[in-house]
Amino acid sequence: MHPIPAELTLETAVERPLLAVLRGERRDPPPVWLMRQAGRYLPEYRALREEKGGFLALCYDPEAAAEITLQPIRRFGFDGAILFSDILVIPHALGQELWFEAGEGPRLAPPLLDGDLLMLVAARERLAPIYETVKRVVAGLPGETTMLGFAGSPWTVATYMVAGAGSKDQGAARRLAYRDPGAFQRLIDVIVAATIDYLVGQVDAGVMAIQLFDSWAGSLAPDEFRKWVLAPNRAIVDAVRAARPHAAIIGFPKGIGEKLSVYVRETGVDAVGLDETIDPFWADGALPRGMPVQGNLDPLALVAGGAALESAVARIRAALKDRPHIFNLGHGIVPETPIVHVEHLLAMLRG
Ligand SMILES: Cc1c2[nH]c(c1CCC(=O)O)Cc1[nH]c(c(CCC(=O)O)c1C)Cc1[nH]c(c(CCC(=O)O)c1C)Cc1[nH]c(c(C)c1CCC(=O)O)C2
Repeated sequence: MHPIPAELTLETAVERPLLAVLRGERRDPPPVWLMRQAGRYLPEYRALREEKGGFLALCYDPEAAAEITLQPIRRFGFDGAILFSDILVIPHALGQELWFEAGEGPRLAPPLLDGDLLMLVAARERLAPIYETVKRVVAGLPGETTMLGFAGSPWTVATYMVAGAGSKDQGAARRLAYRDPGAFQRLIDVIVAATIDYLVGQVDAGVMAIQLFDSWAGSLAPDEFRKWVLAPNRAIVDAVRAARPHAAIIGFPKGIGEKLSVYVRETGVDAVGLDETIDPFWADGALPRGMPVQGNLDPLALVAGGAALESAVARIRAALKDRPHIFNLGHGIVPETPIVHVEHLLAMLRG
């Protein structure tokens, strides 16, 4: 674990269970938050999105984004509040245009199919409203709640920048990385630098811990995984930790299976998020003793509810009972999740 200023130590250990777990303490019941906890399963989110004219408009409206970040805290009392924003604000701040097609997902233009960075004109000022959102959330946050910031990991962000959209197999980015590794490395380096700045900015605005989302970390062959997942995440962890040592860093590399061990060792993250395909009993045996682990309820078990939900929760808690554990889903909550199932989950955890 890393040194933290004395004034923060006291505050975090006493008042914020999620931060305490990130520092290596065990808490029972485990602190809990859910990926995508502010979102379409909440009627109050859908109402505000309607009123403000869409998802991206919300991300850049500090008053609305702060309100949306706080909605699930008020409703459920989660231990962590995650900044309402998106990983694709980094490509936007690097000069790509960004919009969301209804029912389809993100679009970025121009696509960087040949890695041509000359097409980009940096637009870092696009990030300013996001720091303002963080400040507003922190001002309105209960004393026991941890403020979480985040960014996408460079590989995952690059897959969208290169293709100009989401894709099934991340083929466009994978092809570019093989065909022109120099150009692809330059793109990754640009994303790494922007992400470090952005995360330091989030910490300075008040976030207490950071999650790095690497949703497509599982799509790479071994050598490519080292170059485009391990090395860039390591660079971000090292630089953010050197600049702002008190902010804990959670890595969330989705879909990498048993490569989690090497991910944890080589990136130096403080804690690791498990996706729902990882057996938590395996993770407990494979990951360093005492390392905080987050996860990993299948979002569809939360949709199902009932006995399926109860046995899945019990299994995860049993597996991780001897190490610092933050309860979460293995991926984002899905829009059709019944709110009563979230309430039931919290009742189960908190007794
Ligand atoms: C790949 C990726 C994106 N965004 C993100 C990832 C990585 C994690 C993952 O794999 O889910 C991460 C993300 N997206 C969002 C957050 C906010 C924090 C949180 O609630 O966890 C975070 C951390 C809000 C969002 N990001 C998005 C929404 C839905 C917007 C809406 O329709 O209201 C939200 C609440 C939209 C989005 N944003 C992105 C896509 C592909 C989509 C469309 C698909 C979808 O709608 O789920 C890019």
